[in-house]
Amino acid sequence: MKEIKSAVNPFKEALKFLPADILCGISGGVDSIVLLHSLVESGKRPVVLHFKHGWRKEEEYDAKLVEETAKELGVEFITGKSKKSLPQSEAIAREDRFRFFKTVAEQKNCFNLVLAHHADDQVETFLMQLIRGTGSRGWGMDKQTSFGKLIIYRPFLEFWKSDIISFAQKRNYRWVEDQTNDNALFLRNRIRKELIPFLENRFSRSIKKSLWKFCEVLREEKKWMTSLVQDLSSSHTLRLADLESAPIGKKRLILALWLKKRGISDISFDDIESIRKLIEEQGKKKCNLSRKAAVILTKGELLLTTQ
Ligand SMILES: Nc1ncnc2c1ncn2[C@@H]1O[C@H](COP(=O)(O)OP(=O)(O)OP(=O)(O)O)[C@@H](O)[C@H]1O
Repeated sequence: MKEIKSAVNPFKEALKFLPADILCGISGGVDSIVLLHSLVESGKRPVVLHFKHGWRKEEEYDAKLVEETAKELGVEFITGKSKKSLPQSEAIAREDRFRFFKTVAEQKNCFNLVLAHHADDQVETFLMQLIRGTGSRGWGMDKQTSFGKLIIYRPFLEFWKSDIISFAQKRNYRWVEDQTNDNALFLRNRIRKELIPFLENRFSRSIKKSLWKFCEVLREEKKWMTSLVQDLSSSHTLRLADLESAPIGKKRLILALWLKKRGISDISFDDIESIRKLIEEQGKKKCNLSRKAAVILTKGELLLTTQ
């Protein structure tokens, strides 16, 4: 975790490792505005991508501010717009945005994208995953991930939002406040505005730091464990011999990874447990999954069928 003490740009160091050719997603919010200034300050020439979701009346203003900032900094600006006009869920909005990012990446033949997710986003994502029961799928976000051909960088994950804001204030940067950040319909906003303050007031002032560290440890351990079972889960069918003597945690991980490689991601805990039962009891030959798919037990192997 980076502690920020001086007015010297503290973010430059974290941006050193980014490739020279890079796209950056800039909403106009304080985080991505600081990211944009810092990228340019560290000698990069990012292409600025801004997406209008079409559900807030202030969007034209946001787009104008991002465009003006890009112009002041002498970098290219590209904007896209959603075809939907009704308020969407956060997930649908993100899908639209990423479609736009991917289209521009293809056009520019540049597949590096940097986003301004920070430590508070990380803690909120972690709590969202806990609340939704997505289990160990991610334990927060990675500093670098692949999304198809796109490589996504998140160099701000080690910085707190409060530090980003105070830096932006010292530098007199212009940014926009997203009013939807207050909308209690979104789970993330309720976590930020209600759950985290409650935990801080009732339990520990440093709860965010503890959660950040906890999810950092879990995520890296999960990556390491996953690398250990990569080979076992790669083939079309899964050999029972590789599963039967394995501890429960390893079985679950192999099954989840195997299904993910066969196109079934975000498999539920209950589905994994049904497959485990199928293997252990070996009375039944088939178990239906909740995703229009089934796992069949056949001649010492598991086979996935989709309907
Ligand atoms: N409309 C958008 N256009 C381009 N990039 C975006 C847009 N919205 C978000 N991003 C990128 O995705 C990251 C995460 O999105 P999120 O919704 O958490 O950000 P935000 O709070 O709206 O904006 P900011 O992080 O700039 O304050 C942002 O930091 C930014 O890099």
